[in-house]
Amino acid sequence: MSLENDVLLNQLSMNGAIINIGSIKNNLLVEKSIGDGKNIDFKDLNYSVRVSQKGKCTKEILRDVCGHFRACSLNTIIGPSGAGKTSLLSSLCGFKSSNLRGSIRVNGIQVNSDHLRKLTSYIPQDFELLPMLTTKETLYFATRLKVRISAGRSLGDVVNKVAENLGLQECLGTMAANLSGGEKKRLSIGVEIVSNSQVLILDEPTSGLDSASSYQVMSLLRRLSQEGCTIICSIHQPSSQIVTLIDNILVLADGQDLYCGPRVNLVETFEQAGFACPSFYNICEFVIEIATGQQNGDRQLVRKISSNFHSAFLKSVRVDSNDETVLSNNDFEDKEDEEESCEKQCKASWINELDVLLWRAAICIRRDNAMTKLRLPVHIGVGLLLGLVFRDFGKDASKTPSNIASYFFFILFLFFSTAMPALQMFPIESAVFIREYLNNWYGLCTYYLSKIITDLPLQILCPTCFLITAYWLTGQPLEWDRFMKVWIICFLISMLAQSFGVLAGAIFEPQIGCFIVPALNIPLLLFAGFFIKFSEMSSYFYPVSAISFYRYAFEGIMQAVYGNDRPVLNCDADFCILRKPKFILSYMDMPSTTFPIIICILCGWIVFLHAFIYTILRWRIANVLK
Ligand SMILES: Nc1ncnc2c1ncn2[C@@H]1O[C@H](COP(=O)(O)OP(=O)(O)OP(=O)(O)O)[C@@H](O)[C@H]1O
Repeated sequence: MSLENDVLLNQLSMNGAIINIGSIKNNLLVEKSIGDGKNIDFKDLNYSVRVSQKGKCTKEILRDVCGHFRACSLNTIIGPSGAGKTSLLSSLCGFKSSNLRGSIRVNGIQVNSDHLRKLTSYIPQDFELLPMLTTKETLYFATRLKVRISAGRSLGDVVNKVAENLGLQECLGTMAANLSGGEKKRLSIGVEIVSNSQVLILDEPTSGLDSASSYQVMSLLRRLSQEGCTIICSIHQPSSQIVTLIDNILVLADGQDLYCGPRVNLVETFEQAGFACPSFYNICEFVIEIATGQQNGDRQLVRKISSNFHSAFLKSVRVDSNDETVLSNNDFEDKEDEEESCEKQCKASWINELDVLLWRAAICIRRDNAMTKLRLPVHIGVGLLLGLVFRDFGKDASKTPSNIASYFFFILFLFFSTAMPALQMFPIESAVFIREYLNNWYGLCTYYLSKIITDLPLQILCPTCFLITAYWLTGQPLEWDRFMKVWIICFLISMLAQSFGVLAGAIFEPQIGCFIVPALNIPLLLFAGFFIKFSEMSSYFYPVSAISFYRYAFEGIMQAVYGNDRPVLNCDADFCILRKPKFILSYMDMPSTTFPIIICILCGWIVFLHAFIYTILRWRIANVLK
């Protein structure tokens, strides 16, 4: 275990941070889940998606699917690729709402997608973990975000106990990026079971794992189910050894349920319908052959026999099969209110969430090579390089044109050195955010606020280090107010670049973003007033120039350096045209606006980009929930 981990956990214990998670004896789950199982049944589930641009053509993915999953048992969905397993799992998590028809009930009470999202925890196939966090830190932050800290048990104990039960003690100090596939899967289960999830839904938890790791993961899920959690997972051709762990199986074929019932009755049911499973044959493989039409028999009869298991299930959990719920919806609301108030007590408060997110992001930023370890030295290095190339140009009127070019280089460097790392990093970060948000870890506002705050120190440090070096070496006027004005512009352009990169990362894949960011910036650069002056531009291009933040940043620096009645510059050559600062500004068609307006425009751009990012994140969440 790393020293850092120890410090992290000890610090919490010293602060008296104790977690109310019930006693984790030999069990993996929190106490609340035990004996509080959720029986789930669903009827006539239909889900379709639009496949043509105009939305006229739809594809039926789930067709009248009926089934049930027992509480405190390991339920699996099997079926050929494309049968609709992921779509069914997403529907049961409450992630599908707009194109989903049919009813889903929990303990006999009809629920909507919001209820389902609160009740379930979803572990997708491609579960993203923050690569810079160790196993211990990942579990620690999950516990702090998902469970209220109060009197009871030490947080370190809880994390250690969960890690022990998941068989992750050996890799507590290993970063998520370096974990094996099986360890990553177990960790992804761990972060969801630290709280009181009563229904755990997993999409192909064994995909990409060897048989030993697959068995380990499925055994873990079985233990979880025995301790009170309803486990539902999809699985591709499980081995015979894994099959013995499964309690109930739902077979999906071409978007329809073929069988839903106990695993032990599966062979017998199919046999009755004319599908005889050869001896020593893996029953799941056999069923998939039936689902893909490779075996002959009466599929309708299988469905009919299987419906008896459904009726037996409804009877056993006292649910009327005519859709009359034993409890009314009001009862559900009451129960939900009760659960919600408990949830409020158990879950971290808003301020605690922010605190945890800030702390977590700080660790990630500190360990990130591209964002931190490389970025700061690069800013200082480029500042030095600029200083060497444009040494004392600012003091010599004969070198004014080159000096002006160096300002433009300041802006260009600060923009691209900030925007590109943000573009690369944000897709991973946003995938983790969306998963955690959908599993009710924290809200979008809390996440967004933490992101702005954690990005700020580097936004201040990098341009400051760059500017101190470059400003001094290039011989700019050593006057406090001029330096501060240039610093403000550099800081704002750095903030703007960060937002621009994050926005591009939120919309595009990094590969496309790497092309889009420069492509969008070229016209803005071209009409910034450096390559072509405003008075020389055709009036068609005024609007592009008017929105170019480069133009305002460039003019801001020009005004800061040459404005405010600066005295005439020294001329080291025989004759210098650009000696008088006022003339230099008018030669560049400046001032076109005042310095405070420039600041307002740059701030306006930053606010606009943040609002845009926020909207995109909302839209991406809504898209998942469609
Ligand atoms: N948004 C979508 N637009 C178009 N088709 C879709 C969409 N989502 C799913 N499908 C289609 O629906 C079918 C079922 O998809 P789903 O991912 O649920 O299958 P699956 O059983 O989980 O497959 P696999 O085992 O290969 O992961 C597939 O044919 C898929 O192409």
